[in-house]
Amino acid sequence: MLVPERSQIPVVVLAGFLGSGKTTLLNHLLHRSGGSRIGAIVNDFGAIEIDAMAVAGALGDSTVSLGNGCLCCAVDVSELDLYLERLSRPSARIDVIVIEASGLAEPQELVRMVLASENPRVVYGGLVEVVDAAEFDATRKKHPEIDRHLSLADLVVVNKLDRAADGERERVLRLVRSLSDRAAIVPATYGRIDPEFLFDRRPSEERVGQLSFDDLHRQEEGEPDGSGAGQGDGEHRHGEHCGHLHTAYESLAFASEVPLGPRRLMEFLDSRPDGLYRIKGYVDFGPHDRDNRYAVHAVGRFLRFYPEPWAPGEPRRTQLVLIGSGIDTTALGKELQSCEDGAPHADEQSMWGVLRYVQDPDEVQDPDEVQGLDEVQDADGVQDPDEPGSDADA
Ligand SMILES: Nc1nc2c(ncn2[C@@H]2O[C@H](COP(=O)(O)OP(=O)(O)OP(=O)(O)O)[C@@H](O)[C@H]2O)c(=O)[nH]1
Repeated sequence: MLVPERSQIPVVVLAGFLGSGKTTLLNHLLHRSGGSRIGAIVNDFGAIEIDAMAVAGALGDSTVSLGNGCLCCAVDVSELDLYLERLSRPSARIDVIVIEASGLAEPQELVRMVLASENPRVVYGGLVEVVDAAEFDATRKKHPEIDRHLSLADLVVVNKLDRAADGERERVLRLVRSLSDRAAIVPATYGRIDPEFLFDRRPSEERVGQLSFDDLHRQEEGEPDGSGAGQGDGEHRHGEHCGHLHTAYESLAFASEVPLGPRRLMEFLDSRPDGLYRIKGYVDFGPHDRDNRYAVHAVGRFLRFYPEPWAPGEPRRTQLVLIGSGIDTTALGKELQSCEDGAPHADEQSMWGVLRYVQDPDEVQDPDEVQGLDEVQDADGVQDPDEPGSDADA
């Protein structure tokens, strides 16, 4: 039933909680895709399309952005169809389409949307769920529905293993395995998985069957399905967002043509409220560094800056998206505005606070140390017979 025809393009849904590493993984795939051409549909939760900007450079015309709101509810389905249509045209020569969901999207809704597509050139290619190993316990505590997302996945990438202590890694991997039904579990850092997981080796028919057409229709009609989907946190009724992660979150978009003062921004970041879980975007520090914009990422208490040269002719400006729960977005907006600093000169020490959070090159492993297929076990611990033996926890 869901076996793709030769000519059909698989559409893979890439989901995972805020900041787990979806964009990082997508960028990795784009750089390691070999001859395959990937089309990407990026869904940002915030009003500024930060994720789309983060992948656009690599993709050119084969990336499209579904902005402002969770794809699972807020975006018009016909818009998704339009993009699928565009990317699946033979002239685009796309081999696989990846939909990067917002970090607050409901995976089952996205899968439902792809399955509902009447475009004969595309076929649902599986659900990849990215997990932040370092934040896994805290995220589950806040959002028990994460367990349900894992149970729907075909492939779970347990990412950020570099941030988890040795014993912790194994514990988290075991826990994810126990929650993931029959999905393959891939340990990873910086999303470096073997692209073959998504391209040639599409999830098997049985795995897709975990969330079959029938299951999805039953859920839509509100019938109990026994799969756990749509249960536990209150049943989802179409048109309402009961139990959806994004109902508990608010976002704020901040843009400014005036550079931000590094000291003031650091004060803002150091005193950010716990509810402000995610910050992402680009900062212009004006005279403090005229050559680079600073990509910024906060995930929980984790904070990193990544200086990257301004593109020629690129307008100098700051664009940030803040996402959190129980946050006062108006007050945060004002605080950010008070970080603006139009002074023409910089003093030497002002960037020190920021530079403490610039990624240490040693932190990033050798890109060739990609998690390979031979290092993967299925959730039941049984290795694929045609894969050489290797410990998944390694
Ligand atoms: N230490 C470490 N950091 C990582 C790893 N993977 C991603 N990151 C960092 O985590 C931050 C968030 O990564 P993204 O790829 O933007 O996460 P995302 O899931 O796309 O975020 P949202 O779209 O907001 O949900 C960035 O600073 C990444 O560089 C990893 O394996 N280890």
